[in-house]
Amino acid sequence: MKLLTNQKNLSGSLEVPGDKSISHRSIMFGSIAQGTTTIHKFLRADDCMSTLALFRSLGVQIEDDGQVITVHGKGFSKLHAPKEPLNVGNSGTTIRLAMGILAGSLFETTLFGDASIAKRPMNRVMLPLEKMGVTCKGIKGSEFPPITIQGTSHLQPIKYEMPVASAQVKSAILFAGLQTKGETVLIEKEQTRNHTEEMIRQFGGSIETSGKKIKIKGKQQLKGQEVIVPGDISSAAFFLVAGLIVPGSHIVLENVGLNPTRTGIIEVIEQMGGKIFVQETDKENQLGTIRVETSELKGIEIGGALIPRLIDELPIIALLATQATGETIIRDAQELKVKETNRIDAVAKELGTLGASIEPTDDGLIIQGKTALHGGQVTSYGDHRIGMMLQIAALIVTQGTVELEKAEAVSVSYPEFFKDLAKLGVK
Ligand SMILES: O=C(O)C1=C[C@@H](OP(=O)(O)O)[C@@H](O)[C@H](O)C1
Ligand SMILES: C=C(OP(=O)(O)O)C(=O)O
Repeated sequence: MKLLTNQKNLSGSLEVPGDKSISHRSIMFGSIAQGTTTIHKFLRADDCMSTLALFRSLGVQIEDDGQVITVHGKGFSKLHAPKEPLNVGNSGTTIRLAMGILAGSLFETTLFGDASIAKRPMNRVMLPLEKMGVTCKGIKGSEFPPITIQGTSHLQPIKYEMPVASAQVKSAILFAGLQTKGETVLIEKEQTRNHTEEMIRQFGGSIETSGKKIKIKGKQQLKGQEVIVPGDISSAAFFLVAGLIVPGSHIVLENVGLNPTRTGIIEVIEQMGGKIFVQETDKENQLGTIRVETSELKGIEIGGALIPRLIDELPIIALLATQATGETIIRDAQELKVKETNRIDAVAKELGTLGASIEPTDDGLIIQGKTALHGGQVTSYGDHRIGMMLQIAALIVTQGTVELEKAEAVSVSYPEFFKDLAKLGVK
C-alpha cells in the first residue's frame, strides 16, 4: 500500500477506539461472572473479536447488536468443552489470559493462532499454572502454540515471584487464583497494567494490592456489570506523535483512558520537551483529553519501571526520537523481542530503510535524532503497531514515496486507523 507522505498542518480532534486490554477483559469477566454484563465502546478489532469468538466456543452466550455487547455469564464452572481447537488469531492477550481461565476446567482445550502466535513464548504462563496443578503442553514438547491445556478441580494457590514484568502472566495467574480454595500471592518484577485487578473489584470481587505485591482469594462470586470501555492510549499514541512531528500541527484526542499504569508515553513526551496538555475530564473513570502541538524535542533515556507503562508505545516513541535533538536510549525493553514480531529489530530495520539512524541493542534501541526521513519500501511484518508507526513516519517524508507491505495488519487493534488519520486533514 502506498502511504501518505509530505504532510503539514494536521489539525482536528478525534476519539480513538476502545482500549484493547479492557475490551478483552470485559468479555472474559462477563463470561466468568454470574449474570449479565453489557459492554459499551467495545473495540471491534481482530484481537478482541478473537476473544469474543473464543468465549462463544466455550458455551457463553454473547450478543452483539452492533452497539452494545451483552454477555450472559454463568460462572467458571459452566464453561463447556469446545467442539474444536480454539483460534486466538494474532492475540497474545487472548491465549495467555484464556489459559488462566481454563486452569480450572475439567476438559481439555487446544489453543492455536497465526504464524506470529506460533512463535510467542508460553512457558511464562505454563510454569506457574503447572505449579497450580494444570497440565499444559506446547507443540512437540515445546512452549509454543498450539497449546493443549487440561484444567483441574483441585487447583492449588501459589506464592509466585514473576520472572518477567507481564500483565498477561499476572492476569492468567489471577484468573487461575480465583478458582482455588486458598490465597494466591504474586510479586511483580515491575508494576504492569492493572486492568485485571481493577476489574476484579468492578465485578464485585476483592483483591489486595500493595506496590508489586498482590493477594487474591479463590472461590469469589463475581457479578455481571456495565462496562464502558475508555479510549486506548496505545492507539492515541500514533496521533500524539504525528501531532508532535508533522510541521504546523495541532491535534486533540478525546476520551482517552489515563490509568497511570498506561501513561508512560505522556511522561516521555513531557521529558522530551513536547507540547502536550492533559486535561482529566472524568477523574473517577480516569478519562481525559490530550492536546499536542508540533514541538522542538530533545533526546532522553527511557528504562526501568517506566518500560511496562509504555511497552506497546516504544515503536512510535522510537520514531519520535528520530526527530529530537541528540540521542535517545531505550533500555530494559527486551520484552519487545517477543511481541507480534521482534520489535527491536523491526523498528531499527524499517526506520533505517527510511533513513533513520537506529542501533538495535540487546534490550532496546539507540536512536540518533534530527534525521530527515526519505522514501522506501517497508513492511509491517504483519505487526499492527509497526504498520501504524511506519504510516506516521511516512507523513514526514518529503522526498520519494513510501510503500508499506502487509498494511492490513493494522486491523488487529485499529481497523479505522487510516480513516481516522484522514480526519486530521491529511491530503
Ligand atoms: O495484558 C494486556 O492486555 C497486555 C499486556 C502487555 O503484554 P505483556 O504482558 O506480555 O507485557 C501488552 O504488550 C499487550 O499489548 C497487552
Ligand atoms: C503485544 C500486543 O498484543 P498481544 O500481546 O495481545 O498480541 C500489542 O497489542 O502490541
